[in-house]
Amino acid sequence: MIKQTGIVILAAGNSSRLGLPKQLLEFEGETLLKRISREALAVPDAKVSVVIGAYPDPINSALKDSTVSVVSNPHWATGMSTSIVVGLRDLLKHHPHLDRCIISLCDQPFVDRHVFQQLIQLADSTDKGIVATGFSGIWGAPVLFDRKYFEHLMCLEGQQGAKKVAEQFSEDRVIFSYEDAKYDIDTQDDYFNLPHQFIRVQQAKDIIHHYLPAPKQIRLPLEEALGYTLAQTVIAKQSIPAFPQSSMDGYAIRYSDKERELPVVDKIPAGTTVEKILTEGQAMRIYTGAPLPQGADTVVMQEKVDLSDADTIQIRDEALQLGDNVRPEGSEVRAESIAMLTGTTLTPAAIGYLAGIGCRDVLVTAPPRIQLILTGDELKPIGTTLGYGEVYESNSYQLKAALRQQGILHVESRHVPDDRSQLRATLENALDEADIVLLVGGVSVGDYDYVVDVAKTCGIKQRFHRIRQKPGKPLFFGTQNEKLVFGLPGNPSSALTCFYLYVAPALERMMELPQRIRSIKTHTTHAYSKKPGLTHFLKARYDGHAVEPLHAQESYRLQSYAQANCLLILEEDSNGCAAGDEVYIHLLT
Ligand SMILES: Nc1nc2c(c(=O)[nH]1)N[C@H]1C(S)=C(S)[C@@H](COP(=O)(O)OP(=O)(O)OC[C@H]3O[C@@H](n4cnc5c(N)ncnc54)[C@H](O)[C@@H]3O)O[C@H]1N2
Ligand code: MOO
Repeated sequence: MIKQTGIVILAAGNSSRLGLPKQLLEFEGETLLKRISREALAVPDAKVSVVIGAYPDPINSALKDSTVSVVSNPHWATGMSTSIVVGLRDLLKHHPHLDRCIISLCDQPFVDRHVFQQLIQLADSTDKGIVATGFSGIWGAPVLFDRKYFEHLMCLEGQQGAKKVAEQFSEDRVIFSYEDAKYDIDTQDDYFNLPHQFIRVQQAKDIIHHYLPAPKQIRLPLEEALGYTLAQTVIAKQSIPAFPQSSMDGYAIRYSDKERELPVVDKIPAGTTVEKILTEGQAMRIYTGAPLPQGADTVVMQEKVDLSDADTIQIRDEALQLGDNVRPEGSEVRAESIAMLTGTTLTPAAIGYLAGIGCRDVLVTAPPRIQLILTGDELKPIGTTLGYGEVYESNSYQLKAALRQQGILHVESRHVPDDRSQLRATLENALDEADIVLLVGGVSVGDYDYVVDVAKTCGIKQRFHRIRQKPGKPLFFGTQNEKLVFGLPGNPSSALTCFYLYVAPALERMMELPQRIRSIKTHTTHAYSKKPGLTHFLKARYDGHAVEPLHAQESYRLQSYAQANCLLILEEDSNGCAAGDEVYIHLLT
């Protein structure tokens, strides 16, 4: 006779260490709770009860389309035992002849229907009354209990869990070994540490953000600092101008002498090193940038004077004010004061200003060192003649150009054929030398797509692989300590779009740069239809009023990308857009 199995899913806790309901965390496109409920229901003939407690409203609504029995435990805060009792009682109320019951949590994303089935099979084949799940020498949930232990489970109290009963009857216990049960989520780190698969666009962005290393600093000569972010506050060593300075070609005078005829007693060119003294009733010829003589307080432009043969001047400047045409000492910046704040983007003007105050080099946020690894037997360098089945290696050109736009000028790139050992050697070497490795091609599912496997054998931890998007679905992201590894899909449009969406923002954060790609709302000129399931990023052209999706959206084509100035976003759940619809775009220029 087929035994009847119940599954109690414990989802009543308040996730105190996480700070938000873990039941509602998303994993691979759905909440953990919905996922485990769906998996439990997929076990043939299983009866499923979900025990909820904290956050009842959002959790109830997350389960609204599910056929599980949802039961509330008002005493959830007293401890897990109360939820086990509530869940088991609920199952027995509806199915009094239940033969066994699996107690499961909702925060083990790799526990699925197969795990439940394995527990059931092991119970049947061993005739043991308790089957727990084990990994790395420890064991825990989910745990299957034969009916004879229901009474013991019903007697649990306070913080006691089902493990207490499983420990007590160890002679009747067997372990189903399943390494991936070790992934459970108590903290944010646990969540981001999961090797995610096929996730939403925003989740991919969040995961990358989580793993970004803190910005580093580097001292650069001013000539090389363009575009970087200042990582120090610059204090002026001296006042600029360092002396009162004429801003015009003309005559230095005392303002109180402006009505008098004044003899021109000396000449002060810019660059003079001799300090001159002007006494009352005198003028001195002076040039733009020259130091004002001591005693002078005003410069009158040469166009505003009558010069006599005897080298005297008469001023014809009704509007002349005290101090006119004089740049006071320290008027640009005073010695010991702040000349520029940390965080300033070094534009040409900023660099000119810093040079003007005598700054030779600056501490800036360091650009990460990047290596590009292009994979594929079919790739040939431009400049050669293509043989049958060959294509020009073009991704390195567009990616280096895009990196240059982000202020990364020096990028090493290497081409490796589709060969595991060569790829491994190249990747290991790149990880030694670079902060970010961009692998291109070979991230999909073909027999020669080694990138993801090889990355893992190099000790790179997968953070995600595959995103619900088009193009760029197979994007891989992993980390090794502080190093970031992106596996960009080989199709040229996909590689570039993934760069814009994920790599560029990561670089901007690491370099503390403002975001270059802006998002705005506009209207589309044409309809575009799609199936729900993937976010689409269309090559498009925005004219300041509306956006037009372009032809040639296929990811192997760049022809229309070359005309595009934005990506039009069609959300995951949408069926596309109609002409005139409001849409969001990412402006690329
Ligand atoms: N059975 C499936 N096949 C594919 C899937 C899938 O889900 N199931 N996904 C498709 C998608 S989407 C993409 S995108 C590509 C990504 O493939 P890979 O990253 O493995 O890239 P490759 O196969 O190596 O190359 C794809 C394409 O791009 C050309 N390529 C590669 N590198 C360069 C380069 N440096 N310069 C110019 N062109 C390059 C390559 O010759 C191929 O034509 O997988 C789909 N397949
Ligand atoms: O994601 Mo692939 O990039 O659609 O061709």
